Amino acid sequence: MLHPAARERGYRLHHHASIGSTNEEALERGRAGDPGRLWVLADRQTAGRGRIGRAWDSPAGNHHASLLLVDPCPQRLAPQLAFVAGVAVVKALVAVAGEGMGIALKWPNDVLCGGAKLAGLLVEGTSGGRSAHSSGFSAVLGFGVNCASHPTHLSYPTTHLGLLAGEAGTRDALFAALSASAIDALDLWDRGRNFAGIRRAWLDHALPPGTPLAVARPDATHVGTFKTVDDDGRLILETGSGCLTVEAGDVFLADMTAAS
Ligand SMILES: O=C(O)CCCC[C@@H]1SC[C@@H]2NC(=O)N[C@@H]21
Repeated sequence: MLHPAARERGYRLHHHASIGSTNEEALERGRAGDPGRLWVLADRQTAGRGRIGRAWDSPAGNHHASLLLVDPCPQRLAPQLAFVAGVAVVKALVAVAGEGMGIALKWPNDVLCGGAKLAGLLVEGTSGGRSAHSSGFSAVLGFGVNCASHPTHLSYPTTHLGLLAGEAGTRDALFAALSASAIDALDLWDRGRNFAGIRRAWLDHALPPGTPLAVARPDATHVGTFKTVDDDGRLILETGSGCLTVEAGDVFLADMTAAS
């Protein structure tokens, strides 16, 4: 199910019927000295995790996969991998669903379609895997995509790929496209030497500037409109009282009722 381009580049696939979390399994493999370029794919996850300790619904038919990269860049550049993952998944989604469907990235780690969440990304790292292949730093790019169904119990809108792409919108089609687009995104990024290029590609597929957003921070919720992402990957929110630079936070469409 790996795209032939991925096999040619030495990527491998471990496919599980059921697993706790593909991110956890990939991190474990990294710590155990796996050389990387390893995809862990699961039909379902029993402990799928999202950002900020949230659970990620992981039923059969949806896409749950993680890519282990050993020594992908200097460790201080690792946060840029969220943008690499975003570009990879949005390109795969567009390849499957077609252009003009309104699939768009929302900072930091979501893919929306028509304001509803279609996919979520979780990038994690470990520095415990010193081996012949690595200085010890590994990163895991986790991709959760609603393909066959979407959860309906969440406090924000959700959707799934099948509603956009019909029968073509399967987990297998998405994974094959993603295993190729991830290589393209990593090549473009060039181990962090070309964050400018990946930032441009990310912005090309982002929500349009002017989209109303709300940012939940410990002090307050800030409402404004999306302006851009700066050269360091921070969100720039235009508010009534000037631009707000956001390094981390829960961001949601301002007319949504809760964060995603
Ligand atoms: O939106 C989010 O909060 C991120 C969700 C990330 C879910 C994916 S599914 C594959 C990988 N394994 C996990 O346990 N999580 C990520």
